[in-house]
Amino acid sequence: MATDVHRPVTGQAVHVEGLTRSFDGRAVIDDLQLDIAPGEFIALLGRSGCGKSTLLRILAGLDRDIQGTALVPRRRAVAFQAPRLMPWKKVWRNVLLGLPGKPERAVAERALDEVGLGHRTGAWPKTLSGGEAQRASIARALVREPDLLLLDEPFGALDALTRIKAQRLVGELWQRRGCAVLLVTHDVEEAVLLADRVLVMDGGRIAHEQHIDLDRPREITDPRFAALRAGLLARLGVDTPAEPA
Ligand SMILES: Nc1ncnc2c1ncn2[C@@H]1O[C@H](COP(=O)(O)OP(=O)(O)OP(=O)(O)O)[C@@H](O)[C@H]1O
Repeated sequence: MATDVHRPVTGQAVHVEGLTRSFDGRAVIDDLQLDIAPGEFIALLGRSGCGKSTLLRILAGLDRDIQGTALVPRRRAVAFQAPRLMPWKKVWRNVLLGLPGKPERAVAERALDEVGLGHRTGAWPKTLSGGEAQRASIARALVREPDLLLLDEPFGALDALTRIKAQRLVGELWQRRGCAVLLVTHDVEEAVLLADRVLVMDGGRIAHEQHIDLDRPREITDPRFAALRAGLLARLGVDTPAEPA
């Protein structure tokens, strides 16, 4: 109903009120409330099928068949688990795809430099590794200079080492750019590593929120990190083995 409105008057980057989205008469999102502050990093967890991607698609403006209010900044960008690069366009052209006007190649090159892919600007997508393709997809989001960056499991298909590097990169980009981020993930560790606030979605709403007050960069060996991780896993219904005495 009310997506696509410029920065909400509340001073939030995102203001969602009474949001409902139904499929075939079933409310997947049910009277959901959510505020995200400018520059805040939010991670969104929840069991499979609870509506995380549906919420992200609404905030991205890709789904407008809603009831309630979803106010988001006009400058927003989205990256998905699959990089979604057009195979017939070189990497730099993919990065500029859909931008208004006739942006120069240098604009794409700057964004690709920022994600460590400056040496692959003229490459074809099929010659990129999975991690490189995902970084190209993030560069495509960055050229939009978003106030809100929406990430739907962007690291889900990456191997463990590449995922750690990509997580670090997103953390650095967020700190440099200062945009708000909403990261949908299944990885509780990733959520605690990156987010200011972790939300758990259940029953079509935000059922739990956890502020992460650890200093950055965060260490997974920090006992407070382990405690936060265990608390969130319990919220998700996953038991963690007790620490050995
Ligand atoms: N276009 C659609 N038509 C019908 N049902 C849909 C549609 N999109 C999503 N759904 C349903 O809405 C529910 C929530 O889907 P969604 O993809 O948002 O879940 P999710 O939390 O992101 O799941 P996952 O963690 O497995 O990716 C699911 O039951 C799904 O089948």
